[in-house]
Order: sequence, then C-alpha cells, then structure tokens
Amino acid sequence: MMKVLALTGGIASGKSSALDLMRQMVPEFASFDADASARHLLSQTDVIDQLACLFPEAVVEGKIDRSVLRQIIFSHPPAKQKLESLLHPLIRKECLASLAQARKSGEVRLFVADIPLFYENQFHFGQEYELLIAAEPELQIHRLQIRNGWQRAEALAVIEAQMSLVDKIQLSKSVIWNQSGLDSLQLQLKMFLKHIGIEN
Ligand SMILES: CC(C)(COP(=O)(O)OP(=O)(O)OC[C@H]1O[C@@H](n2cnc3c(N)ncnc32)[C@H](O)[C@@H]1O)[C@@H](O)C(=O)NCCC(=O)NCCS
Ligand SMILES: Nc1ncnc2c1ncn2[C@@H]1O[C@H](COP(=O)(O)OP(=O)(O)OP(=O)(O)O)[C@@H](O)[C@H]1O
Repeated sequence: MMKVLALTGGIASGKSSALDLMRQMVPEFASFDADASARHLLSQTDVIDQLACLFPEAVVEGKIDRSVLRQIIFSHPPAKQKLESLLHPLIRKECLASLAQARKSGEVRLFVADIPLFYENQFHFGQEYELLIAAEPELQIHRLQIRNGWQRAEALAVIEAQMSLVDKIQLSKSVIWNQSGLDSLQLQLKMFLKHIGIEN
C-alpha cells in the first residue's frame, strides 16, 4: 500500500536534502517538487505571456528572470498574490497528476510531495502524513547567504513572507529539526519512516 507524505518547511530549511535522503533510503519511491513545478510552468509560453502583462519588467528576451520576479513579489504583497493566483492552481494540478501516476504504477511504497507553502495555502492533496523540516531563521539566513549568495535583507524578505516557524510547528503532525549535520537529518528521517511503517 502506497503511503502519501506532505513534506514542508521554510526556505532553506532542508526539504530538498530530506527528499534526497528519503529517495536513497526507500527503493520504491516517487516524489513531486512544487518549486520544480513552478520553474517548469514559468518556462511555458502561455504563462510567460500572462506574466508579461502583469510584470513586464520580469520578462527579458521572452524569458522570465526569476530573480527580478522574486524581488517584485517579496517587496509587494499584491504582486505575490497575483503570481500565486496564476501558478498555485497549476502546481496543484501537476501534484495531483504526479500522485495519480505513482498510484497507477502500483510499484511505489512512498510518495512524497515537497510543498513549501503547504500550511500557508492549506495545500491538501490527499496526504496521510505531514512532516515539517524545521530550522531557525538565523540558520536559514546563513544557508541562503552561502548557497544563494544572498544579502541578509533578501533572505529576510522571503522568511518574513512565510508563516512563522512557531505557527508551523503548532500545525504540523511531525517535526524534524535540521539544525545539525546531514547524519542527524538522516537518523531522524529513518525514525520517522519507521514510525509510519516504512522499514529501510
Ligand atoms: C518567486 C520565484 C520566481 C523565485 O524563483 P527562485 O528560483 O529564486 O526560487 P525557488 O522557486 O527555487 O523558490 C525557493 C523558495 O522560495 C520560497 N517561495 C517561493 N515562492 C514563494 C511564495 N509565493 N511565498 C512564499 N515563499 C515562496 C519557498 O520557500 C521556495 O522553496 C519562484 O519561487 C516562484 O515562481 N514562486 C511562485 C510559486 C510558488 O508559490 N511556489 C511555492 C510553491 S508551494
Ligand atoms: N543538515 C544539514 N547540514 C548541513 N547543510 C545542510 C543541512 N540541511 C541542508 N543543508 C544545506 O542548506 C541549504 C538548504 O538546504 P535545502 O536545499 O535542502 O533546503 P530547501 O528547504 O529545499 O530550500 P529551498 O526552500 O530554498 O528550496 C543547502 O545548501 C543544503 O546543502
């Protein structure tokens, strides 16, 4: 029987790292990545055409400049809402299609959807389990400075636009603290998977 898990957490909390580890730990594994879905959608002509009307400065030579778009939406809440109204229904559709495909294959033991805004948007897709990857804001900022080369203010703009860690912890059924090394993350994931009946 396939288990369906929603994986969430703030920016740079370690969701992709957790997803990669689970992929290595569980042989019959399938996943959906909402950020990858958004990137794919932003390369489609019909979406680019709509964004060219909404945010002309974010379209350069017929392509979306994601860095410009990020600066627009995180400094202007109504712009963020417009982008989300366009993309979220499409991301949701892709998530449901990916889940349906995993079910149909009959070979998947664990399906994980990495949904950064799972709690902000009440992005329910038929998940049976929810797992929050938690890291404190100072560590998120540090990781973004290193991984993305961002300034502190750029990182803070995104973190402040997301639900606070405390609020997410209150909503979440399971939490993994990702504040030390990958070994600790892997160990906690192993325990979580055992808890939901997936031995590895
Ligand atoms: C703003 C965009 C163009 C920035 O692209 P970029 O390549 O710099 O970032 P990437 O897509 O890898 O996202 C990184 C992280 O930013 C955060 N983030 C992205 N969009 C949002 C948002 N609308 N609200 C709050 N945080 C967000 C998430 O933590 C995400 O994991 C892009 O994130 C986007 O298209 N966002 C809108 C779609 C969306 O809401 N995605 C989240 C899916 S649930
Ligand atoms: N336990 C850890 N130990 C050391 N580095 C880590 C750990 N977890 C994550 N990182 C690093 O922190 C950064 C963010 O991690 P990751 O990309 O997994 O987060 P994310 O939540 O998927 O990010 P985003 O929301 O931006 O897509 C990466 O550079 C990753 O290598």
